[in-house]
Parts: sequence; structure tokens; C-alpha cells
Amino acid sequence: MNAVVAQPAAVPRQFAARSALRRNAGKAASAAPARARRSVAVRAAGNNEDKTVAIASIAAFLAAAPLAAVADDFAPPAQEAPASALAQFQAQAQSAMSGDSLTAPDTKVVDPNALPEGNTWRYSEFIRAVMGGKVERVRFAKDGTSLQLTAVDGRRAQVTLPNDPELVDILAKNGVDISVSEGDQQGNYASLFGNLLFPLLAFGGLFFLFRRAQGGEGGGGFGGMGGGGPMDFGKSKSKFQEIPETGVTFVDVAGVDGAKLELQEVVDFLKNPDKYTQLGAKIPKGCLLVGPPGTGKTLLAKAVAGEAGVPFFSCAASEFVELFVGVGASRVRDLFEKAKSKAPCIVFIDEIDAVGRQRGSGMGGGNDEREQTINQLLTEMDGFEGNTGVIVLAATNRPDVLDSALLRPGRFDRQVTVDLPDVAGRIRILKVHARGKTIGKDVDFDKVARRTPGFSGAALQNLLNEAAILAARRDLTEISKEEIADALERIVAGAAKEGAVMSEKKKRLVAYHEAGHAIVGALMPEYDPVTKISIVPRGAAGGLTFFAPSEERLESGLYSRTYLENQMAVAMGGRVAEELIFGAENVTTGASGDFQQVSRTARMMIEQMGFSEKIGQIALKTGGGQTFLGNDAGRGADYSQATADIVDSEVQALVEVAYRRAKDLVQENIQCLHDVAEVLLDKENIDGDEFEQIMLKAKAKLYLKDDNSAVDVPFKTA
Ligand SMILES: Nc1ncnc2c1ncn2[C@@H]1O[C@H](COP(=O)(O)OP(=O)(O)OP(=O)(O)O)[C@@H](O)[C@H]1O
Ligand SMILES: [Zn+2]
Repeated sequence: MNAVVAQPAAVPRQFAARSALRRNAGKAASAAPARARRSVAVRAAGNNEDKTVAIASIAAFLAAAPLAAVADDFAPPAQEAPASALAQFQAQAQSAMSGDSLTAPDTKVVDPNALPEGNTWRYSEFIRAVMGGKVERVRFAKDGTSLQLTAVDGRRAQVTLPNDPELVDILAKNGVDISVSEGDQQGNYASLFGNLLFPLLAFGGLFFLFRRAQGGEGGGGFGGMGGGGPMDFGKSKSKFQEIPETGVTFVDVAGVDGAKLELQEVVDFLKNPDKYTQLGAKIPKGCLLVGPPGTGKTLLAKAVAGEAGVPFFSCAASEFVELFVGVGASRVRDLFEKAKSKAPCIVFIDEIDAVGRQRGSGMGGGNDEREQTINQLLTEMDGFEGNTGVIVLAATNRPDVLDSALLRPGRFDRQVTVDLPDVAGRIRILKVHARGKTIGKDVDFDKVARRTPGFSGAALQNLLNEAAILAARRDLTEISKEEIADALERIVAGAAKEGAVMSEKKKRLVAYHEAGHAIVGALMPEYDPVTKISIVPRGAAGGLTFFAPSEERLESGLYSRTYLENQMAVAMGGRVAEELIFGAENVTTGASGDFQQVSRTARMMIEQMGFSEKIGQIALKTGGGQTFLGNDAGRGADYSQATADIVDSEVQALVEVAYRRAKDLVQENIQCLHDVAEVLLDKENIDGDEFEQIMLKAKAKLYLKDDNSAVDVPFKTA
């Protein structure tokens, strides 16, 4: 495909970062007082600075992965991925979730011609078969956690997928035909996004096709790369979907009360248009639903139609834009013709930014087509005389890129924000999706909601779905706490590596390493509580320690200097533990991801946040900005060599302090380290409660202030 279709593909993730920033910018002021109070309550590290700053990239990468985890890869460093801009971005986004993303080497020698027996293949077997040209096509499950393959010999098999960002790349390179299963479940994409988004971004065309598949019902087949190109040319009338009765009401949409309130007016109007027109009130024609992916914009639009009892027409704007100039415009015409004949009704246009970008600012090619399409849309909307009863709802992730002509009075002059849900909202969304599922009595949605900051409605729905699948696989009659915890873990960290055996020696190493992270994290004042430690290898990670950033922290996106310093110390905890137990000469490469994180944080603090007295309060690098494609995440700082030297030494100083603090803490609490590691070796997983018990039993010494007086800060667990 080409650059034009790659464009919409870049939107969702980019938005994730940007929207967080925008939200944060807005909330910074109001969040500050609460934050300050909290700081007083927990601050005890003898750090007087109360400098709280909005840190763009941290907020962004935390937004990309709601549960922070320290993950460690104990694979040889030779596996390092090339540092393309995309790879760097991937690495950054991944690191918030699971450390570095190195793929563990698969060294077993196997006859390359032999296909595995049976109809469930291990992932490594599958990859080998793909590389050997033995796989003809694959069909991803909608949630992206598994796929069905057809081998060249016609055999079919099922594969459970880890979180492998390279998968799509590998498949494409080996000429495997890719499709996405068209289940009957709607909107179950969260984990497909999680698992596959990055590679899909690299293959914009694929993503485009994928979006088409999402269109579902109306869109028709997704039979491989060819589906929906020029062949669809004549079928312009099938490009929108008409639902006479959506059957969705506001009850089905939870946690977005503000948006519902605003849309209630639209419902009202559709129900009693006369009431409004008699008074001479101007009827809204268009309303823009703005918010991150999966927050229920489509669902809300359907609910408006459902509440008002009017038909629902929908289409994705990206589908308007085809290869031929003029097709989009004619599709818009078709759509509105049909809608007007069924008025009153709702027309819903998803991803309006795909056609509605500021005109004349696009990236080469395809502009004419887009401009014509958007012009047609404007013409249609202007053409509604007085009261045709057609109300257009449009959804976007990127209101900032929209053509201002779209936002003028009489067009999309209202904006309704559909934001990510807060705890209370998440509880209610979970309850909505628990309907029709058998949920065990031990499941506490309040707890689940607290562990899922940053999850959208779609992600929560997916979570419950995964849990249900797990319960079925385990032959249970109801979904228990366990399945939800496992599903959550799987979504956040990728599926546990099947059959990966660790040598006793390595296991000990990983156990101590993770225990080191956990202990430093738990004993550090003003740091996030430990919710889980695991040495079950999953994805690329040999071990993981999960921390739950507070709601407030995620919401505000504000990170104090203390917090960042603590975070660096926590990251150092792994290596420090290895060193103390196994000796400096035996430390491993398992900490490479930790070190990357530490250096990144330190550099950012110095270069962008004005945390260095020697550098002063200037941003040497303005960082991030709006670029995604071609964002050179690392290099290109524009300052002199002399300044660079100061930066380097300042970074080094920060890292050294972090190391020393971690080492002091672990040394002080070496018994805790042994105890936690022992339990880990025994059980492989420790949850927050158990961790707390172990720490209490081992009489963890509290954090020491500079003057060596212990500070009365209880360690924190979830
Ligand atoms: N607030 C919510 N309450 C209940 N369910 C929700 C909510 N938000 C999302 N969901 C679930 O997630 C699914 C997908 O959401 P939907 O397609 O409406 O999101 P969207 O905001 O339109 O996403 P996108 O921007 O990716 O199109 C819905 O069908 C619904 O099952
Ligand atoms: Zn580590």
C-alpha cells in the first residue's frame, strides 16, 4: 500500500500519547493541590524539593502500558534489535510494560522439514514452520492472542501467541497470507492492539485492511491482501452500514456520564423535534465525539440512536477514501441520500480525521481525493435545511488535526469528550460486561478496577472475555478471581512462555534479581506498591515485578523528581541483588533492560526537565512533540560538546546515586531478600498480600534517611 493509507494507521497509538499529554496539561492545575497533600503524607526521604513537573515521555509511556512492571530478559545481549526509530519507540513503549523486548533464542535443532504433530503448535514450532515456508496462511483471533494456521500441506493448527512485536513482520516476510477472524464479538480488539499494534504500524497497509475487517458486518470479506482494493470500486453503496434498531441504550455505556448527559439533548431532539423547532431553537447538525480508542464512542452513538428509537447509519471515514478520486465523494452522497430518506436518524462517521484533516496539509498524494470527500461532507451538512432530522455524530482521536471548516457553526460545532474511565467508571463498565457471564463470588470488581488504571472500556471487556475463555479451558463453571488475575497478567505482560524450562541456577538468579526490584520498590517512600512478583518467563521477559502506579499518578501524569529518582533505584535493585548474592563477577545481562530504563530516565531528567543545577532550568531537548513517524527518539540533541560533557557527568551522577540507594536498601534488608527469593523459587509467583506478609515476617528495616534515622514509612503493597 502507500503512504496515504499508512496515515490513519499511525493515529491510535500516537493519540494515546498525545491525549494523555493534553489531558495532563489540562489537569495539571487541579491535580496539583491533591498531589501536594499526598506528598506531605508520604514524603520522608529527606528530599526537600517539591518540584513537580509534567514529564511528557514518561506520561506517554505509562499511558501506553497501564501497569508498570520491571521485566528482565536473561537472554544474551547479542539479540539486541536494530535501533530504527520505530524499534526505539517500540522498545520505549515496551519497557513500561515488560522491559526490553529481546526475543529469547531458540537453540533447539530440529529437522526443518518436519511439521509438528497435532493441532496445537507451540509458538516456537510455528515460527520455525513459517521461516521454513511451511505455513500458507494464518487467521488471527480477533483478540490477537491466538491464531489458526493452514500449513502448505493443508493441515490446520492452533497457536497461542506471546506478545511478539516481530510476528507480523516475520509473517509478511515469509509471504504468509494474513487475515483476522470475523467472530461475532464486537470490539474485542484491545489485546490485538496490544500484541500487534506496532508491527501493524510498520505495515500500514495491513493495518488499513484490518480496520476494514473491523467494519465487520457491512464491509464483507477480509480474504487476504487483495480484499477491498480496486475490485470494490463499483460497490460504493455497500460502504456504510444501516442498523434499523441498534438495541443499545445508555445503560450499556458506563463510566462516561458527562458524555451521556450532553448527548441526552440529541436524543431529546430526535424524539421531539417539534418541541425545539416551534421555539425556533437551532438544532445541532453535527457532534464530535472525541477520545482515545476503545472508550465507547461507537457504542455511545449507537446508544443515542437506540434511546431515540431511530435508525443508525455508520461508516468509517477511511473507507470513503479509495484509490480513485471521486469515489469518496460519491459514497458520502450515497450515505446521506439514504439517511435523509430514513430521517430522523443518526449518521455515525468513525475516524473522521482520516478525511477531515486540515486541507492542503496532508502528506503527498491522495489529497485531492480527501479534499473532495470532505467538501462533499460539508456540502451535505450545509444542505440540511432547517430540520431534516439527520444528526451526524463523528468520532475522532485527533480533534487537533481536523480541518477548521468542519468545526464551524452549523457543522460539528459541538464536542463531547469521551475519556478513559476512572476507577468508579471501570467498576461500572466491568459490571456491564459481567452481565451474561457467570462470575464467582470471590471476584471483587473494585479490586479489578484498581488494577486496571488506563484500561479503556474495550480493554476491560476484553479482560473479562479472556477470563471467561480461561475458565472454560479450565473446565470451571464460573469465572473466579484467579482467571481474572491470569487474564490481566496475560494482557499486560504477554502470555506465559509455554514449556520454557529454566535451569535451577538461572532460576535462582532471576528470583534474587526480581526480589531485589520488589524490595527496593516496597521500602522506598513515595513509590508505587508491589502487586506481583513472578519468575515465570513470559514474552521476552525472564522475570517480572509489577507495581501499581496510583490512579492519581496516572491521571495527573505528574512525576516528582523524588519519584523518578526512586524509580531509578528500583530499576537498579535487580542488579544490586545479583551482585550482593552472587558476587560482582557473576552478575548477568538480565539487567540490561533495567539499565536502559535508568539511563533514559536520567537523561530525560537532565536534558528536558531542568533537574540539574549545573544545566539549569532549560530544556536542552524539547523532546517528543507530535511526530511519530520519523521521530528520532534518541539522538540529535542540539547543544555543544561542552554541554554534552556536563550532561553526561550529571547523568552519571544520578545513576550512581540510584545505585547506591538501592544497594544500601538491599544490604540493610538482606534477610528480606533471601526470604522473598526463597518463596519465589518455591512458588514462582508472589502476589501483593503475600509479599507484605513475607516482608513483615522478615522485619524489613525501613528506609533510612541521610542522617541514618529510620523513617516511619510502612512499605506499601496493593
Ligand atoms: N464506556 C463503556 N461502557 C461499556 N462498554 C464499553 C465502553 N467503552 C467501550 N466498551 C466496549 O468496548 C467496545 C468497543 O468500544 P467502541 O467501539 O465503542 O469504542 P470507540 O471509542 O468507538 O473505539 P475506536 O476509537 O477504536 O473506534 C464496545 O463495543 C463495548 O463493548
Ligand atoms: Zn531487572
